[in-house]
Amino acid sequence: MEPKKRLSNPNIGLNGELHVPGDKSISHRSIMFGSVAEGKTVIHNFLMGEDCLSTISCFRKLGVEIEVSKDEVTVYGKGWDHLKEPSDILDVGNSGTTTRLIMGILSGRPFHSVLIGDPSIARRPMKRVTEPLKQFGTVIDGRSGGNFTPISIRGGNLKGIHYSLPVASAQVKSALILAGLQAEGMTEIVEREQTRNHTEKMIVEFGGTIEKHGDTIKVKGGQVLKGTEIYVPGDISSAAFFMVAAAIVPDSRVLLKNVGLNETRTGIVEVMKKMGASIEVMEKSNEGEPVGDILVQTSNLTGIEIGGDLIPSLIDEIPIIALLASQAEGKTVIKDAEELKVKETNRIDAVVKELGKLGANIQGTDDGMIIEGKTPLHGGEVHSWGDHRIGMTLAVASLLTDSDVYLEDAEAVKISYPTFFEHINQLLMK
Ligand SMILES: O=C(O)C1=C[C@@H](OP(=O)(O)O)[C@@H](O)[C@H](O)C1
Ligand SMILES: C=C(OP(=O)(O)O)C(=O)O
Repeated sequence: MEPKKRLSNPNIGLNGELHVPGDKSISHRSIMFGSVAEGKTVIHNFLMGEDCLSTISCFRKLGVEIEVSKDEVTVYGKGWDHLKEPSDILDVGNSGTTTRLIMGILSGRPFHSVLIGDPSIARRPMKRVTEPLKQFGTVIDGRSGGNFTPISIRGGNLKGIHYSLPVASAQVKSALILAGLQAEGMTEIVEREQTRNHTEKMIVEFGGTIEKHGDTIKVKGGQVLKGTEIYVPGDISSAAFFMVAAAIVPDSRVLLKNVGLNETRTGIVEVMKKMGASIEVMEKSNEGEPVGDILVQTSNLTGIEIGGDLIPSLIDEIPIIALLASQAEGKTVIKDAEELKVKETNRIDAVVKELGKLGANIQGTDDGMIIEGKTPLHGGEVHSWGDHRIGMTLAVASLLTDSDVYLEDAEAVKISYPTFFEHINQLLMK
């Protein structure tokens, strides 16, 4: 374990332009779809974070040739039937997306495979995927009746199902779509709350079809996908740390370039606007995944209420929104976000405890948190809990503290943003 990282407040604003790394959700999916498609897939701006590297490693073990170079990743897909039985366990590392989506793919493959991950993955609920996959006809099991890793799968002979999602989860939806693509007949998935739709968009990029009528998604089985070229937009979930930093650190003005603006992901923009932030979004292209630039400047903020169907569109941004709210006048209430308890850590507990150590006034609730602002922050010793988003939230908080912050397990940021600390320094030097 690295020593605690010392973060000193330089007492200057963040200024300049930044290209944040590629979108994590889209990077995972581009490897997965590239692996089951026929022909070559070239991926530009792929996120070289540890989670996406876990996805590459799993598909290599399934026999797929994947070349990684400085500028692009090339996947030599040969179709669903060319995935081969792995001779080793598949290690998903810290990645929930890898675990859940790969189960959808493996459920249709006529061989045996075993998934394991790190201690955080071992605590995350998997029954939400294994149960509906059993309904397709796959043989799948895991610890505690199929709820936790290690998970073993012997797939094949799927029949399409009709399934209503009990939780708003793009990972569950995507796993079922990936199974549905391999099943006999039609699969119908009802999603009452819209979640990120990158899987649906990517099927079309790979020459497949998928329909949505009202809240029902329909996928036809037996689809052959074709390799393609993918341009991964910047990750709005990574950009969020700099959007918030620019809004709360005095004398800041940051232009984030080529960020993904898929409307199922832009809840953070809506929240910042409602809080009164100086934020401008300039969309540049709207084909497939929309992309544009986001300009944020130091702002006077007011607390608001955040809940309902906005939550899935900003679920990963809640830790950094909590910090934002601590710098807003008045009360911010975050509700309907119980999913936070089953992310890499219990993110309600982690945010309340760690931001609390720096002086933020945050109280945990059953389904979110209540934050009272505006609070001056002070230095202290904090812990990322091994959770990348908690680590980055605490690092942004250190830009406002009156003395040094010592962050334990700062390395966790490499899961989704390996160049995070370099990027902070880059904006502080302008
Ligand atoms: O599908 C995806 O790529 C993701 C979906 C979300 O999880 P859930 O679907 O479990 O809410 C999100 O928290 C995660 O970071 C990535
Ligand atoms: C929850 C996250 O990722 P995953 O579920 O893929 O581990 C995240 O990136 O915040």
